[in-house]
Amino acid sequence: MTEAPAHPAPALWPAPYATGAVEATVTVPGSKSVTNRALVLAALAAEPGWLRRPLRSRDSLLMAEALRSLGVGIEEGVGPDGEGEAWRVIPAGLHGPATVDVGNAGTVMRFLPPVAALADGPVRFDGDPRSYERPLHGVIDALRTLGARIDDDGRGALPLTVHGGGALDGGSVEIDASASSQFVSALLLSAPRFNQGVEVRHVGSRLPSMPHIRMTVDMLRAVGAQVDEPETGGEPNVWRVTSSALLGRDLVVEPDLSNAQPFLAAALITGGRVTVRDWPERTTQPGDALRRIFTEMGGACELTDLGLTFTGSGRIHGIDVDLSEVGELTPGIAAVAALADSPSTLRGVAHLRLHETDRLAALTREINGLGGDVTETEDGLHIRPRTLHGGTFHTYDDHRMATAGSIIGLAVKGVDIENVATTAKTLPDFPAMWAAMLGLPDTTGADS
Ligand SMILES: O=C(O)C1=C[C@@H](OP(=O)(O)O)[C@@H](O)[C@H](O)C1
Ligand SMILES: C=C(OP(=O)(O)O)C(=O)O
Repeated sequence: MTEAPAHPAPALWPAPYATGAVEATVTVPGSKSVTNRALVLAALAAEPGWLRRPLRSRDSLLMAEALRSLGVGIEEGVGPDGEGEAWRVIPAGLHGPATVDVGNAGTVMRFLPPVAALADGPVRFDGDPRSYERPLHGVIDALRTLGARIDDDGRGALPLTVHGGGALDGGSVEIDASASSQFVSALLLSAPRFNQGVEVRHVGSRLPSMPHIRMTVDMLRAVGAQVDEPETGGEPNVWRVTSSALLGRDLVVEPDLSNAQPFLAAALITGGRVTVRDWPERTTQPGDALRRIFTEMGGACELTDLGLTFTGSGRIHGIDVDLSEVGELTPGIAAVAALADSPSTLRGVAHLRLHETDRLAALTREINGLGGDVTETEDGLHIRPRTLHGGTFHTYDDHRMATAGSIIGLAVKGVDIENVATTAKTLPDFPAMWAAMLGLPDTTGADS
């Protein structure tokens, strides 16, 4: 983990303290994971398509910009029925030379090298310093096996150049995706455009974030791809995608349920009531697991035509839970667990050490910095609640650290979030939304 930054301190954002039970209804912007898959699939389709209510955040704008640099048209517009903001995606021949800035977006750094292999010409990939440390070997090695030429520095990570040949053979490949489910998703998303499609066999000991692989499979099928996979009768750990043309669709992006987490947490820890509008009845998003997890931690939820209403009971219980399927929920759950009436054990998330930051180290350090008692285990965290005090909560350029610190700040006076602007990765309006939830003016930038 990088040390708490020594360079000039970015603005400190005083996390609002809740003086009473939070009562609010919130509209959460579109899902990062759905938006970035939809952009890739629409770019590879045989006809134009629409994305309605796309997420506009750093990760999705980087994805859109990268696809544009390869020749894809992505235009602002209103949806075909005249309702709501939308992106119109107009597929085109994919061309290099191009340069892709992945920022620190796992979806961009993993989903786009297979797309670049289909372009004619070199595509250079670069990004934030942290992107050099995040695992990419599963994608690089697999693409080489499938016929791509890639120049990298031998570490199995960024920066690299994919020398697209205008087409890719495809075929069978074995990968170890225990470091990231995104390796599997990346290969499947572009596979309909490979000459022979793909057969991906995962050979590692564990596979995190299965709902995100389900999301990939569902979205591929929705644009006409033929996919065989373990959960509908296929061989365990094997996915097959047939070579075929993809349809351009009109897709409405669901709200980001992982970004709904801090708002639901606000109801849980203040004994209040928060409704998240347009919560989907059925979804592959891992954030849907919050209904079960937060209910177990103290509270109740109800899904209505308006959305999901979560009501806190005024008590917060610790939890012993395997989060391997829903790893991106860990920071928010850890924050709630630090405020609970009994200890918690969060398991199955060793791979979080390679996320935006080493999330297990960062959560331990920052919660303990406020007086908490958190220890790292081999694959997670033990959290023993203590009375916490104010202080600076560092974010390590991790959007979910910023929202986790904000959750704690609701219950603990004097918590300052360092670089709350890092929430722009997936939720640019977070500080204003948080203030609005509490009925406060937006104080972002007050000391910036
Ligand atoms: O495919 C996706 O959209 C994602 C998959 C998961 O990645 P890992 O499997 O690397 O954890 C998740 O944590 C990330 O936020 C989004
Ligand atoms: C792990 C995450 O992001 P990424 O898509 O960059 O992997 C996340 O959003 O929690």
